[in-house]
Amino acid sequence: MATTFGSPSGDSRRGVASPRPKGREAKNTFCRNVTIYGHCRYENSKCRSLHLPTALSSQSENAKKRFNVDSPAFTPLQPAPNGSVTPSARNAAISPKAANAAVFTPKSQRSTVSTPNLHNKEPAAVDWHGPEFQEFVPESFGGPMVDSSASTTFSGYDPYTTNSSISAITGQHQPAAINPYAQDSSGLGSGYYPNHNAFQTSPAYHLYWPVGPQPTGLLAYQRTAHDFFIPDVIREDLQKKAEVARQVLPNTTLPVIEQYHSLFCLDTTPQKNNAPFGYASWIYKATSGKDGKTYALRRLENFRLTSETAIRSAQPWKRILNGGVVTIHEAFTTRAFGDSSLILVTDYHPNSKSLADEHFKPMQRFHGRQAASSHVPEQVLWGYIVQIASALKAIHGSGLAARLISPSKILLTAKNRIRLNACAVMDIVQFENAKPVPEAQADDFVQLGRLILCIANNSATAHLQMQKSMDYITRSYTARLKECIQWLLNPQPATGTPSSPTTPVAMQKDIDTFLAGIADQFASVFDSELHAQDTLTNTLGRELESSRLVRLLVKLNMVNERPELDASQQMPGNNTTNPSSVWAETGERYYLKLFRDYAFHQVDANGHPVTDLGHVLDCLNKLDAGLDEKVALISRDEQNVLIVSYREVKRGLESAFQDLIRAGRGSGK
Ligand SMILES: Nc1ncnc2c1ncn2[C@@H]1O[C@H](COP(=O)(O)OP(=O)(O)OP(=O)(O)O)[C@@H](O)[C@H]1O
Repeated sequence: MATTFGSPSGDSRRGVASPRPKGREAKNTFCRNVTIYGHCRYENSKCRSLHLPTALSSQSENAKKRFNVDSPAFTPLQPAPNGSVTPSARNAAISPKAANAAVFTPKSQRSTVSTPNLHNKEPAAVDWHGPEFQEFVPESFGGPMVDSSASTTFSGYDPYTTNSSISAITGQHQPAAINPYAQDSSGLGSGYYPNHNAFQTSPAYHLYWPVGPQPTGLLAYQRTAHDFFIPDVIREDLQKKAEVARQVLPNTTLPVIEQYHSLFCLDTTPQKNNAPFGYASWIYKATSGKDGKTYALRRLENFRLTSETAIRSAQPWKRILNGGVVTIHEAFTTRAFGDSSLILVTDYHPNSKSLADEHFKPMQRFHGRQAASSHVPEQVLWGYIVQIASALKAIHGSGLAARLISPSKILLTAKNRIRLNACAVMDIVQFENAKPVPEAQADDFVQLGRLILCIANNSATAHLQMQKSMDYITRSYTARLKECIQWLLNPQPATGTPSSPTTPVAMQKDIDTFLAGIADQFASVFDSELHAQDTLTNTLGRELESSRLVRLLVKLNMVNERPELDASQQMPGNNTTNPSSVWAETGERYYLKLFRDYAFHQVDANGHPVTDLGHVLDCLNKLDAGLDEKVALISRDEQNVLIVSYREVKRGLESAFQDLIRAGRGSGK
């Protein structure tokens, strides 16, 4: 019986883990040299599952034996002429099932392959990987030593479909399915990656898109792969925003303006249009050299500043910090474009579009979205009214007026989330002949009424046919909405009492009266916002789990395979007399490497990579929790099995990481 780590010292072979389902290590153990690693080293108890006495009584003895260069060399079994192998006495001592080992037939035509890639084959308790037999293909997986359920679980995986993820996590058998992530262009997966060899310039938004219906009737502890990630819609939206925000134009001729560089034009059409400011206007995304943030720069071409005080009228707008207003940062003039331009710097909201684009250009939908039906739900309209009312409260409350509430100057920055986008511009360009503030504020209500009327009618010119448009409102929406629109469109302050208790008609036509009139709508919009916030908080919680696993991954990858820390380097603060034994291939941290293989580098019975997300998450979560559950780690040459608990791996990982930090400090980094 061999209890030592049988691999010769200095062996540079890569470790490979056998991805056997838990609980079946003992039954399927096929390697001669077994170290009951966790038990021997830390608990000094016996491994019940293998029925092997743990011969190593002390830690030092254990270490000595495991790394003993004099460990007995392997003697490959000699196949009988009929292809069967006769287990040696030593093998028999390890497992009585060895004699019944499944028969393996060498693939003679591939005998030049040096390392067989058969980690995931259901192992037989025979030593079948001697030098004479470079690679074997089992004739059958249904032999006496093979757990047939295991072979079905690990072959033909579709690791990213929900079913297989569940099977990996729960250990339940699931039928084989298509693996859309397989890199094999000849397989069915090629349909998902038609150009998988080509360089991919944009993220694959569909990476975790659910395939098929979601399974029902899951038990409380069962999870699908999608339970571990943020919803696809949010992920796709955020990825698009990040992608758009990073966009730059190579060889751009656009100038650098003050601290703003990397200008990128956001206008959807190159046509010059003097409406609504009286100047052709352009909008650019730009990066500030001062704070590295991205801003939107609105430029009014050929603007001539007649008075210094005109541009100062943008100052009070900087203090309007409202969720319904695109925040203004600064205003200045520049000649960088070759003319005299007015520049207004505002917040940049990536991947947003105007309400005009959303409601009046139905063919220009964002990629992947269904064409919206022409009828705009009343709840959406109330959402717009409430958000703009809230913005007007902040604006009017500061003694200002929005002055421009039009579909092309309202940004849709998320689903049903809008912001007034051209504030302060009119204050500057109409400085000399601007309407008095009260009049401009009253006009804000009229513009809001017109906006809602046009959107409800799905027409940018609906206000030009008032009667027809109001008739449509009467037919398609509630009387409440109609009354609200009428109140807004009425230019004169109404007199008398409200026509109904809910009608926002009052003596004075100001923002407070309006807010009071639509208070119930505020309550319902506020409630749906709270629900949305709760959902986002839950999503954030899920991402928290992801970041936990990322940190674990970072540690694992930092300590694994550090040849520069091998042999020669004595790490500061490390008492180890022989540092090479710690970091070397056969060192104490060898099992960390094998664990990495076990978690990430699984292969199936045919040596094909198994990309089972459920298994990876399972391993990482158990490692993070430091479970006592045992895992059989098998070297890539399949000559060594280490049975360790997740707790041992976690402890080893932590201590290796601390050593690494000490080594880093020692080198003055
Ligand atoms: N602050 C901003 N952040 C991000 N994108 C913006 C911002 N402002 C505008 N955009 C984008 O630029 C586009 C053009 O905006 P702009 O205000 O010039 O409207 P427009 O549709 O071109 O109207 P007009 O016909 O008046 O020129 C918007 O549709 C939007 O996609």
